[in-house]
Amino acid sequence: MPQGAFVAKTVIAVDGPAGSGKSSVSRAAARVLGFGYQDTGAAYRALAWHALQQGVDLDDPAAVLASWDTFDYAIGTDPDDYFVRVGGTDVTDAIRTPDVTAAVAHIAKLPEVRERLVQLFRRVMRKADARGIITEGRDITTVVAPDAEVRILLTADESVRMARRSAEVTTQSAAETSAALARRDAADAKVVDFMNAADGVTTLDSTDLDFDQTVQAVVDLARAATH
Ligand SMILES: Nc1ncnc2c1ncn2[C@@H]1O[C@H](COP(=O)(O)OP(=O)(O)OP(=O)(O)O)[C@@H](O)[C@H]1O
Ligand SMILES: Nc1ccn([C@@H]2O[C@H](COP(=O)(O)O)[C@@H](O)[C@H]2O)c(=O)n1
Repeated sequence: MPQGAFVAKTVIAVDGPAGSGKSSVSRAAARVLGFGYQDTGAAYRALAWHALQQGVDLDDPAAVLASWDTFDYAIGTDPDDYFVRVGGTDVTDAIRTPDVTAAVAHIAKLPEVRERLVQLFRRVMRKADARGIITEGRDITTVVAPDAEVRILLTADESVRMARRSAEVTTQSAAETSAALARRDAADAKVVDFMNAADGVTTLDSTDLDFDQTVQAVVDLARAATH
């Protein structure tokens, strides 16, 4: 192949509500496929973390937008080397705390923030080394990558998602974790529709699937579209 020849990258877009398995399933499927993996929620979380660190009033859109100027964000797209950094600080774990999780909706509802992050996500997709990339979030199938070869809405019954999330959170009661999940979905749903599959998007309901079966279903959809 001539040096510098352009090779189209396969893009798999995955959306879904909180706790539906987007990140864990997408990352595992990327490993199987030899693809990169992009967690877009990490960027919203990282910007919320950054704004909180700077003492920004999250109810002040102008102040949140101003914090973008010092938002030096980096994410690992190798599913075996996942990291999230802001200004060189590793925030991979810090962005998962309940405080950041509760703050992120204030950031995600701002159209100017979303426009900038959409551009950032597309840059990350273009630059990733692998021959394909799975990008997951809330608006990937509809806004970030509507032309993706494979578009999936990954979902599961709310009670199942609450139980799965509660099993991994140790700093809150199951009731608090479940209430936070429902609150976040309600806030996010005002901004983008991730509960109903857009035209051409395949719904994958994992309510009655275990983790490995769900990963396999994503891999099967990817292979069917690319072979
Ligand atoms: N099919 C499944 N069966 C059992 N557990 C699952 C399944 N899919 C995902 N999980 C588990 O559910 C939990 C939530 O998954 P994950 O964090 O990937 O969801 P998410 O959609 O990325 O959530 P969020 O949007 O809140 O970040 C994890 O503990 C994950 O291992
Ligand atoms: N494409 C996306 C991805 C995320 N968000 C917002 O970020 C929050 C955190 O996302 P997780 O996937 O890590 O849970 C999420 O609750 C949304 O507010 C988004 O708007 N669009």
